[in-house]
Amino acid sequence: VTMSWGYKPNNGPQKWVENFPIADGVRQSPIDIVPGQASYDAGLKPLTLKYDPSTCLDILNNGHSVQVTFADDTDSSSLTDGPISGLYRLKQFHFHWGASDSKGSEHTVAGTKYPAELHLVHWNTKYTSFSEAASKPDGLAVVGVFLKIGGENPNLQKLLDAFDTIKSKGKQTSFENFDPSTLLPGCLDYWTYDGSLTTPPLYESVTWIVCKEPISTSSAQMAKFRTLLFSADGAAQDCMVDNYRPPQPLKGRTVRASFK
Ligand SMILES: NS(=O)(=O)c1c(F)c(F)c(S(=O)(=O)CCO)c(N[C@H](c2ccccc2)[C@@H](O)c2ccccc2)c1F
Ligand SMILES: [Zn+2]
Repeated sequence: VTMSWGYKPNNGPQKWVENFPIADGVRQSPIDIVPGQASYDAGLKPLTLKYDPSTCLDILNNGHSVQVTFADDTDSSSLTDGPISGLYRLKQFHFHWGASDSKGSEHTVAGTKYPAELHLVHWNTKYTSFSEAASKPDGLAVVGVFLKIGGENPNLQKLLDAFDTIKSKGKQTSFENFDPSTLLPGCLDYWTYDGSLTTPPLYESVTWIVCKEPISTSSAQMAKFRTLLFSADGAAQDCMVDNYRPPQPLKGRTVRASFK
């Protein structure tokens, strides 16, 4: 039986190239961001993120991460400005995290790993749909936010409270009126570079926008992420942890900073 991709030694990031050769491409993600090597670009605009909580639809354990999906049939939840031109619509957000607080983020900052990373996935409305945009070089824009261990995050807690009903792969439940801007840091300074999806199909279609400032989470809240399962109901319980791809070669790319 063919294994689908995952994060284990036999189907994880080191093996993805076998079915997805783009894994060795020229603009793969994530990367290690080295602040001292990023170039400040005064032409970069501040991010404009306008999210409408009424577009929030549901929360799903998709067997790789926990994702919250949004209605994207209008411009109600959008990303404009920043490094991009035009308007990108929010489609979903999800997380990556580790088996312990010492790892879990996909991007690293001068080698530092955070315990988790939030990704808000947006698609370019110059294309007719998410799936058309997903494989275009300017098709997607993902805003990344690091989570660091600090005080308990009450906004994150709203998500965690839904986890018991979506413990195993394929479980989904309605999740309404959640405002993703409550998960953004106060300061929206960012690094940006041209990259890819960090999971198969690994399309090189993402403008990455990684916030410099992390948001807080508590160790107890991180433990809640680790109660989710990669496995479906009835299968051997396989904890959903370490669902992150390690940093990939920069291959000559420039990382720009929106701040000095
Ligand atoms: N880090 S990342 O932002 O690159 C990333 C992930 F790391 C990631 F785990 C996911 S996922 O949906 O949770 C499982 C993989 O499909 C997606 N989900 C993608 C997606 C699906 C539906 C709507 C928006 C985003 C991904 O599944 C995808 C993208 C493009 C074409 C097919 C699938 C994703 F975009
Ligand atoms: Zn992601």
